[in-house]
Amino acid sequence: MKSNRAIHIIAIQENYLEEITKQMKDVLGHEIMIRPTALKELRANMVQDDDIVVLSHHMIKGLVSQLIPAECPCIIAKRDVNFANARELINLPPGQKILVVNDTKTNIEETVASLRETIFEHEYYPYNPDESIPDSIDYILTPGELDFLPTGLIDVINIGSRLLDIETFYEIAAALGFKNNQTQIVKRYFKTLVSLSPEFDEGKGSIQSNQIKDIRNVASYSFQDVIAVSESMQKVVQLGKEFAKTPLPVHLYGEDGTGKSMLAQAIHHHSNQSGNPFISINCKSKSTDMLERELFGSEENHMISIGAFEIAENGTVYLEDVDELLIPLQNRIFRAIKEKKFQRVGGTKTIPFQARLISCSKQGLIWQTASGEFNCSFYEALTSLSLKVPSLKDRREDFVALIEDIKGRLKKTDIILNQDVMNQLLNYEWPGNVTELYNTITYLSFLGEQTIEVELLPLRIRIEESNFASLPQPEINPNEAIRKIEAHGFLEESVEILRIFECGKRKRTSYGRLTLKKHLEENGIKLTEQQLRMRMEVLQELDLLIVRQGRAGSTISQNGEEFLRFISNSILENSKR
Ligand SMILES: Nc1ncnc2c1ncn2[C@@H]1O[C@H](COP(=O)(O)OP(=O)(O)OP(=O)(O)O)[C@@H](O)[C@H]1O
Repeated sequence: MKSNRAIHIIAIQENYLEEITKQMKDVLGHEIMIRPTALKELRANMVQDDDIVVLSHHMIKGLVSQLIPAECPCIIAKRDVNFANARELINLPPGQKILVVNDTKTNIEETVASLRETIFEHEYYPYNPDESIPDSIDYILTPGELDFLPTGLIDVINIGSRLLDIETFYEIAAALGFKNNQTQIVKRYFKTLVSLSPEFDEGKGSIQSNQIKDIRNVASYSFQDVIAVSESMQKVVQLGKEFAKTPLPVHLYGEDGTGKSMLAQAIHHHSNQSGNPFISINCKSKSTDMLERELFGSEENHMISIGAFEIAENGTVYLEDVDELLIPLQNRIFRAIKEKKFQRVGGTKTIPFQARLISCSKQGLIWQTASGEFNCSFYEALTSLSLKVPSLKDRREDFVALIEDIKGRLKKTDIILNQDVMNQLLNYEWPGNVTELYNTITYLSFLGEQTIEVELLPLRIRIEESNFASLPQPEINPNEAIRKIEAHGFLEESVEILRIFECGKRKRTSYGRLTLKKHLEENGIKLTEQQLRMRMEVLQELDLLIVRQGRAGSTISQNGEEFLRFISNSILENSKR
């Protein structure tokens, strides 16, 4: 018999709410009332003390905590691939190279991790719309996110939306005190996997043919895509168009995320060779041997591998972070440019060098040339046409148009950033330039709120450097610490870790990793052992945490306490303005 208790499912996106409610009703609906509520509809007193709350994402825990009784068990829903849909994938011969496409970076990573764990016979590659697609991909796979697919010749396997995973149901069963009917829950769970599988055409399975052109080796951006409201960016676009008309090498330099790769593609697109391939090769963190093979190809043990210069033919080879190339490879590329020919590694056949080179670096190459790290003649050859791409903080006129462009790309044009938010964004320094802006808008759109208020902005943006001078300064430079933690992408989690340790210190307790993990999970932050260790190592390096092995447990340092105080004060200051 049903009791009056209820499971409240709270989610931001209504279509997701609908999907998980259906699954929850199929598994538990005859045991207990299931009440779906969109976050924006949630009011105080809707949830009773002995109800259970299931949240679609840990990020909304802070937003709902005022509206639900503190005693209520709060479970964070986790999603997994619906393996009942994966027949086509399982039936493929082992060793297929599969590009995984989903709506957000985190969802792509989660999907890849789950596939690698379960259907381990294939190789999976996470899709990044800003990077060229690895060679020899056999299929593209997506869990129902067809809007995000790149176009290409490759077949698409659609395995339908991801559903709640079995662990979420175990957690709910435990919270409800169901001890004896777990097998029944498992059986019903598997039934839902099948009943919630989309129907595909008979015989055709879930593999669908993708559209027209080969996505590998194609420049995706043209000058039309480049936002340039500021005078400095307009100049860059104007020069870029001029350069595109010549066959000469172009060197682009500017900070990370300023749009160098986008401009390289636009130049190729605008050139007479736009019908030929555009191939991007990153020169960073690769051995000379490996890069040489990537660029020139190889002929070894009767195996021929074609390199970028050969595949590009009359097209463009874009050398990213060219300043990382060591002298022997610089010399070899320079010789190929000069002689207009080269040979594959281990090969004897002479191959014509026809490709146009576009290269990029962060600071231009003149310093490396002066210090002897860069071959002067190669430098001259690469930089005959050279273009500085300005940092975002130096062209704030582009801001509004860039934000609109990003919202459009994310299909989130209805999100409103209020004036205070815009002011905060405009005042921020943007060390990661447009990439950082892109990531920030993606994060904000993911919150599911239509109007973004200042409190929702990531901490690093809310804490303004101009406030720093007026606040008591901790021994460590907080700005520096924030940047360093943020560079790893886990500032909010680190602050939460420090807060837990600070709480522990007040109770004169130190915590080991397991207890910390438990407390974090209670706050909706689920981390693997490895992730937790990494965050603690970074906090230790910055002297914010004293990490001890074994039973002694770890504690927050005095610097850590000051750092937390500083963050709270900064947020307070900002909220007063
Ligand atoms: N002017 C612009 N208009 C529209 N989008 C832009 C512009 N500049 C950069 N972007 C977008 O910002 C992101 C980063 O750009 P891109 O990868 O070209 O930068 P980058 O300088 O090559 O970065 P990195 O050196 O880190 O590889 C991309 O998503 C790109 O589309």
